[in-house]
Amino acid sequence: MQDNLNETASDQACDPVFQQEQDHLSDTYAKLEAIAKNLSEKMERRRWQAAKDKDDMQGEVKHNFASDGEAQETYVDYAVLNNLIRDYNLEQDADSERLAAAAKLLEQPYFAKISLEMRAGAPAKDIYIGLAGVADENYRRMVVDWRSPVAEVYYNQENGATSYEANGRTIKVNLLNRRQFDIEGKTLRAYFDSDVAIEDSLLLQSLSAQRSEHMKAITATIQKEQNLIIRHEDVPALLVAGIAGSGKTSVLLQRIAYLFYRNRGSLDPRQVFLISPNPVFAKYIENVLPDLGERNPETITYRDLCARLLPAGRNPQDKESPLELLWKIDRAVEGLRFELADLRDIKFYGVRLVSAGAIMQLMQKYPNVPAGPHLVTLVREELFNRLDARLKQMAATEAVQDELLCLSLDEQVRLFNAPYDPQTEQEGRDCALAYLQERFAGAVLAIERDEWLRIDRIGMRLLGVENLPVSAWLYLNMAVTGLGNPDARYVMIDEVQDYTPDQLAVMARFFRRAHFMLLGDPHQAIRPETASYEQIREVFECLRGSIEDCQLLTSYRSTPEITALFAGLLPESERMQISAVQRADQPPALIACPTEEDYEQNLRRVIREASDYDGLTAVVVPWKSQLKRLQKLLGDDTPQIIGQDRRLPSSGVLALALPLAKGLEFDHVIIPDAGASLFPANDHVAQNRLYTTISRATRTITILSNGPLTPLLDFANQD
Ligand SMILES: Nc1ncnc2c1ncn2[C@@H]1O[C@H](COP(=O)(O)OP(=O)(O)OP(=O)(O)O)[C@@H](O)[C@H]1O
Repeated sequence: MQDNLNETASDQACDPVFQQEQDHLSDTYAKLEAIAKNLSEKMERRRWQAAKDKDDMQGEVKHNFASDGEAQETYVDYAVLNNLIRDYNLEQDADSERLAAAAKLLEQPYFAKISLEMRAGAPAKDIYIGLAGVADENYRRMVVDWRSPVAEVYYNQENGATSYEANGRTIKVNLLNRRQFDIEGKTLRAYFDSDVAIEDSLLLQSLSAQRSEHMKAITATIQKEQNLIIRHEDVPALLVAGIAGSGKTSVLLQRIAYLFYRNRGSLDPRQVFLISPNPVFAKYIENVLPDLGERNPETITYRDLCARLLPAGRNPQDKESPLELLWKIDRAVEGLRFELADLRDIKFYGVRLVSAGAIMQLMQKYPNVPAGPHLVTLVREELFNRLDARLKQMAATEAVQDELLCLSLDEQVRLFNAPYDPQTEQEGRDCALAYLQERFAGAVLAIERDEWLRIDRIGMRLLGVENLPVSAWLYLNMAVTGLGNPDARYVMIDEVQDYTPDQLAVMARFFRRAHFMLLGDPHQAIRPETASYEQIREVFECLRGSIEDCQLLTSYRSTPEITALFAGLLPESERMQISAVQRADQPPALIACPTEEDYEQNLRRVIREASDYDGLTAVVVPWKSQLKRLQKLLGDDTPQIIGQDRRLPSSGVLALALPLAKGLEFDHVIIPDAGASLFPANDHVAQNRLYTTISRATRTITILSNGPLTPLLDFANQD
C-alpha cells in the first residue's frame, strides 16, 4: 500500500501523482462551481419566465361560462395554463436536484478513484466516485454516484480481475488501481493507493477522528462485508447478526440511501419505515440521510406504532402473547362468523348513529362472503353511506336547526364563513349538515378504524382468552379486518434482538408487503423475554416465507483492548472470529474497591477526571432505578442524567441507563458498579448487559465495583 499521509507539504509538491490529482481536483472543482452557477442562473430565469407566462396567460383566459362552447374554451385555456405550470415545475425540480448534488460535491467532489480496464488491452478508464453523480456539459461523467453499479468495484476491495452487476448483467473488469482521497473542498490533503484488500488508510483515518453527538455516514469507507448487505437484492427478510460496533446501524442507513437511489422516482420516503429502539437513538441518527442528500424515512418506535393502532386509552406496553396464541388466531379466524354481540353501535354524544343491529343487517347482505377483511371492507363502505344518510336526515330536523341558532357568532362564522342566516330551506339543511359533519367527525374515524367490531369479544369467543394482550389484540384485528400498511415497501428493524417474538409477528403481518431488514446482535439481548435468533427466523419464515442471513464480525467502534474485553465474554468459538480495526489505545481500567469508602472515593475521582477528557463520557447503569442510587451516593456531583427525549451533548459527562444507551456510542464509558449482585455469574442476560455496556465505549472503559468485580470478568483479571 502506498500512503502519503505522513508526507509534508514539500514532499507532496515533489510527488507527481499528488500534483496530478490536485490538478484534476482543481479542474473538477472549477467545473462544479460553473455547473452550480449556471443552474442557479437558469433556475432564476425560469422562475421569472414562469411568473410572466402565468400572468400573460391568466390575462388571456376569458372566464366565460355563458354557453357550453364558451365554457369548454375556458376549460381548455385553464388546462393549457396548468400544463405550462406543471412543465415549469418539473424542469425546476430536476434542476434543483442537480443543484443540490453540485452543492454537495463542492464540499468534497469525490473520495475515490478506480482505474479500470474494461476490456483486455483497452486503455485504463479512471472513474471518480463521490456522494452524488455529475456530468459535464458534454454529458461525460465527471463523478459517479457511490451507489451506481460500477462503484461496486471500489467496495469489493479486490484489485485485479473483478466484476459488477448492471441491469441484470455481470460485467467483468480488471481493477488496476484503487485510490482513496482525503479531500476538503478544492484541497487535496492526501491520497492512498491500496493494493491489499484489508488495508484501508482512509478507514483508519476516519475511525481515529473523535466521535460526535450525531452519527456520520460511512460512504467513503464502507467495507466489503457491509457493502454486500447495503447492495443486497430485495428478499422477503434479511437477518443481519453483527457484533457490537460492526456498523449495523450505519449499514442500515446506507442501505436506505441506496434504495432511494435505485428506486429514484418510484420510492417515497413514506414507504420506508425505520423502527428505532427509542427517541434518543432516532435523534442520534437523524442527520445521516439528509447529509447523504436523502430524506429520512418514517422513523417510529414499536410503542408509537401500537399507540397509533390501539383504541384510545389502551396502554401499548403490555404482557407478551405466546406465539402459539397468534398462530391459533390464524386458524380460528378461518371458521369465524360474526354474531350480533361482536358488533357495537356507532354512537357519539349520546346519539346512536348506526345500531349494531343495522350493522348486522348490512352483513347479511353478503351471505356468501366469509367473515374477514373482505367482508369488513364491504361493510365499512356501506357504513360510510349509512352515516351520510343519517346525518342528512338529522340535518333536516328542527332540533338541529335550533342548535345552529344557539351557536355563538364566532362559531357560526368559523363554520359557515358568515353569520348563520339561511335564505332557503336547502341552505339551512346544507349548513346543518356541515355542522353535523364536523360534530360527528369521530364517527367517520370510528368506521375507518373498524371500531364497530368488538375485537375483545371476538377474541374471547374464538380463543377463550379474556383481555387479550396487546399483540394478540392487534394480530386478531389484522386477521379479522385486514388492518395493516400495504404501501410500506421496506421496513428496517434495528436492534432486532430487543423485540419479543409476538411484537415481531405483529410487524411482519402489519407491513404485509414490505421487504424486511432485521439487524441485531444476539449478545445484546438485555431482557430475558426477547426473541432468540431462532425465534426471529421462525416468525419471518412463517409470515414472510423465507429469511436470509448475513454476518458482520469486525468492530469498527472500539479499540482492540475494549473489543477484546467485550469479546472475552463470548464463547471461544465466536470470540476467535472477531477482530477490531481501530488503533491500539489504553487498556481497560478495572477497579475493585475493598471498602465502601474506597469505592465512593474512586467513583468520584473517575467521574471528576472524566470531566477533563476530550469528548463525551457516559456513566452507564443497567437499569433506571440504579440512577437513583447513583444520585443518592453522589448528590450534587451526579453527572447530568439523560432521559427519553434528550439529545446527546457533544462533550462532558452524563449518566444514563443501558436501555437508552443501546445503539449509541461514547468516547469513554464508566460502569459504576460491576459487582456480582448486578452482574451475577452464570447469568446469560447479565453477561449480555455487560457486553453491551462495555461495547458502547470507543476509546476508554473504566469499570468499578464496590467489593469484588463480577466473576464474569475473571478472564480479564487473569491477563
Ligand atoms: N465502514 C466504516 N467506516 C467508518 N466507520 C465505520 C464503518 N463501519 C462502522 N463504522 C463506525 O463504527 C461505529 C459503530 O457503528 P454502528 O453504530 O453502525 O455499529 P452497530 O453494529 O450498529 O453497533 P451496536 O450494535 O453495538 O450498537 C460508528 O461510529 C460508525 O461510524
